[in-house]
Amino acid sequence: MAITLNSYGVKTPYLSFSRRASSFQPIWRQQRLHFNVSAPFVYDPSTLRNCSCGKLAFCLNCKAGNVDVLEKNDTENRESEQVANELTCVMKFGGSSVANAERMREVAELILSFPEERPVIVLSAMGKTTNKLLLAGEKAVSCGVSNVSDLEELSFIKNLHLRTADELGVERFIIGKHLLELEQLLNGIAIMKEMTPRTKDYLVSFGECMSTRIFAAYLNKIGVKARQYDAFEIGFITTDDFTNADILEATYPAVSKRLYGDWISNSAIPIVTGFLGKGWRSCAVTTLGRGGSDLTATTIGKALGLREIQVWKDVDGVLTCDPNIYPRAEPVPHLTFDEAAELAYFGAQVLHPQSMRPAREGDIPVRVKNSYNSKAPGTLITRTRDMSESVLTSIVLKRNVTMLDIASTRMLGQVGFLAKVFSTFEDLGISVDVVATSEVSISLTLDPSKLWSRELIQQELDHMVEELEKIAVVNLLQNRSIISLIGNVQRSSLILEKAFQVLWANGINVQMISQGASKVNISLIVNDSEAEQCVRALHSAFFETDLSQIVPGGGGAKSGNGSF
Ligand SMILES: Nc1ncnc2c1ncn2[C@@H]1O[C@H](COP(=O)(O)OP(=O)(O)O)[C@@H](O)[C@H]1O
Ligand SMILES: N[C@@H](CC(=O)OP(=O)(O)O)C(=O)O
Repeated sequence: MAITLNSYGVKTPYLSFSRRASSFQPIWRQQRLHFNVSAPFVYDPSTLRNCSCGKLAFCLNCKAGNVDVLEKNDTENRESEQVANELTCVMKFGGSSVANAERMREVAELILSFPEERPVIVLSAMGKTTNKLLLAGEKAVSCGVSNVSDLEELSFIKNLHLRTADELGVERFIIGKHLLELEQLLNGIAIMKEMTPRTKDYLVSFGECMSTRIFAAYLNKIGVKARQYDAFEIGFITTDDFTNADILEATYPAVSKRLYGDWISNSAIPIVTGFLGKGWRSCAVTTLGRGGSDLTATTIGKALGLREIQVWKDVDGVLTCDPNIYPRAEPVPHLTFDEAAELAYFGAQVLHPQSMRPAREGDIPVRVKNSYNSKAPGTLITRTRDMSESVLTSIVLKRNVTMLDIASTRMLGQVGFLAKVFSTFEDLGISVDVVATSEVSISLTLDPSKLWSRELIQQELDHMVEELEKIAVVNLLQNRSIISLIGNVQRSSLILEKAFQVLWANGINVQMISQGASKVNISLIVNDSEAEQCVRALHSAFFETDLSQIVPGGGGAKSGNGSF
């Protein structure tokens, strides 16, 4: 008996060939969108494995079910034909990659230099547009309506986008409506004399909406069929946490259905706005937190089950530390999702903190590349990697951290002390980064920006201390930094020994140390004022010294540049 997959109008998982897993994976969308070929697809059931939910070979409900085709029969040619036309990867270009007309041209060339790819493109706003929009909004709150049109930032944004359109030879009208609406919105802010988080998100959305329109128009002008999409119109459903919204599960099938549906009916490269979504209750435009286009890219990668997610930056990949702190930082060739997630969460600006989640869930490799130097191999991020040679991967610095020492007023054996402390943070909506604890005392650090965009204000800190003082003696320490050593858990003793030699030699006192459950990260807390010096010293010790020279338990390490 054979299973025929061309019963029109029935919702079934679409089978796409995944080179990565050598298997067919179901992607959810209407069958009629896909099976638009004259003859039916026929599979021999003996070659199919049931969905992991145990119900059907082609499970209509269980998104997790993979259907492995072990052997292909006479449908092979048709499958290959179908596969040959599939979207293959997502390519995300950040603000620095599309900062002006020249950069847009280069990005277009770069995309076309991969003729074997059929990519979905995700773009951020041009250059520093998001910062300028935010500044314009802040100024509009107090400048008065009559002065809005003279705002320096508004003129900058208008000039940049109109000039780019002109230089690329695309019609100005494609962004005309947006520029007009942007000025109206700033007038509205000036009238109201306030900018709510919801308004802020709407305001910054103009950046991505305009960059994608210009770029799509340019591709069409040079004969490459492209279609612009606003993420909030194609199924990016988020929480209503304006300025830092989370992607909701419903996004994946919705985005897949829309992008694949359009692609099948008329193949044009999708150009999607990064960073933006639509709040599920408010239906208003939301943003995914600064740098959120990385998350847009990985979400699309997972939604479409693509082979690879590429994020194109202005550096040669993820580096051994922030190049602004230490210019001799070097690219890290390979990272795991866990390492990359820790690195991003603990402050490496290069990746959005949440962006690894969809990639890990979909097991889709992420490649971080340099759009200014496309020949550089970049960083490949995958589920696992060979750790046999690896000691320290990267050093990350998170500044402006608040630290709390909390000691119970009772003595040993007090039940529920930790629970009470953490429920206080939950009640106050404050998130905690690094924790070290004994039975009667806790040291912890607070996320410097409670909602990524908003600093904890003194009033909130005072209130928090007041609450905690009901059960403990509290010492609040500000202006601290977290230095995160992302490395190989198997070598944690070596990493610690080496790190403490460096810190000791530099006269730096570590105020707290913690190794999280993931164990890829050892966090050290030091004073803000000493942090950069620490990172530089650690970098030269770990990355410019032959670590094999270290005698276990001894002090045999040599400094690479004699800086300590
Ligand atoms: N560990 C790191 N590796 C690479 N870049 C880093 C690191 N830490 C900080 N950065 C900074 O991150 C920048 C790239 O991130 P971002 O500006 O968000 O890129 P884009 O806007 O192109 O997406 C680099 O220019 C670099 O200054
Ligand atoms: N434009 C947004 C979103 C983004 O992801 O930008 P970039 O890719 O340039 O970091 C921001 O500046 O935050």
